[in-house]
Amino acid sequence: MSTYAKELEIAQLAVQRASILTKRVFHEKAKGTVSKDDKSPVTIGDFGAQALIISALKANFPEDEIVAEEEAASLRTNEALRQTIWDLVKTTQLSDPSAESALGGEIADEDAMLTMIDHGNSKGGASGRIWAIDPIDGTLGFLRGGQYAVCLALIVDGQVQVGVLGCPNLPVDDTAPLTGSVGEEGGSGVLFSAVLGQGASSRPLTTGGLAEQKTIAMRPLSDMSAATFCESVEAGHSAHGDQAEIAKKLGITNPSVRLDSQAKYASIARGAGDIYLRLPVKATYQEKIWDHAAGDLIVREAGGAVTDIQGKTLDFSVGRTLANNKGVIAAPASVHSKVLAAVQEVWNNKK
Ligand SMILES: Nc1ncnc2c1ncn2[C@@H]1O[C@H](COP(=O)(O)OS(=O)(=O)O)[C@@H](OP(=O)(O)O)[C@H]1O
Ligand SMILES: [Mg+2]
Ligand SMILES: [Mg+2]
Ligand SMILES: [Mg+2]
Repeated sequence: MSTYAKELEIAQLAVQRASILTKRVFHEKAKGTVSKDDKSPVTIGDFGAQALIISALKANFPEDEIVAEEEAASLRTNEALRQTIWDLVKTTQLSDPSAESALGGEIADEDAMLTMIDHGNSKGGASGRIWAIDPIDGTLGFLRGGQYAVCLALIVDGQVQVGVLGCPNLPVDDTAPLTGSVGEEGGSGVLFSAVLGQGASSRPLTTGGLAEQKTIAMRPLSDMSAATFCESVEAGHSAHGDQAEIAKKLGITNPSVRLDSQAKYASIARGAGDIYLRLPVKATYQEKIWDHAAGDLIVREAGGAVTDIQGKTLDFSVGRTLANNKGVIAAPASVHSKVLAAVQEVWNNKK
């Protein structure tokens, strides 16, 4: 058995099951959106997906630590919201019984569900096995009917070893035109994964067991002017103006593709786009590890290089945030230094 085979299998099934829950929320239910302290939204889909993923991890790897985005405090005082989430969680299963049983069976009751959600409160750090979970990345995209991702990564002694991204609104076809919107061609979703040193792969998301996988790779980029770059939809999350300036410097003529979430990492990893730029808007913002861990590994294993705007690799060993990094540049390894040079020119001119 190859290294981390069990972790990869469980992580993919857990993300697949959580993705089903998020789709149900989108199609069947009011989203139950509440505002967090930082004014960002969280929905019943975020809470439910986090509970299901943590329950699968606790059943299989009880000793591991977990860093997850959401916490249950607001659910302890909001009975209606808690019950809606519980109704969803207890009725979301994989249709393949052996896949479902690999995830350890059902959560016992509402209280156990809250406890599961709060198991995601680890401080993170440089030693041991730590899972990073973003139950819905791109919650704004999810609410809009755009792209979002269910994200799970295993970090061991500060290094990302396993990364899985469920992108329920991406087309299965790698060559479909890359857009931020989910049009009629918008597919039934893709599950991406990577293990350090073992390459990256994708498979269609299903409602049961894992579908057949294929290897993915970044697109060879011989001519920078033909590159497509991705960026956040939200102008508050990354600096669109600076990014446009960088693209221009690089001779990129295609307009940027704006899509929410780590679907950006996944899209460039499978050659549907080429470069992902995330330049800071606020100097004080610290990126969260769950927003990057899985995507960073998937891109690197597909032939890419990922650094921050100073050229440092992303450091997942310093807690819940990437406190040692500012911004993100993800590009094919062969052109990364060229992209970094353009970023630094624009960035240094601003000072
Ligand atoms: N100020 C600021 N700067 C940078 N990043 C921020 C900021 N505020 C929030 N966030 C995080 O952005 C996550 C959404 O990812 P994206 O920026 O790729 O999505 S989007 O295109 O803007 O919707 C989003 O993840 P989710 O909360 O999981 O949706 C946030 O963790
Ligand atoms: Mg959020
Ligand atoms: Mg996120
Ligand atoms: Mg999130």
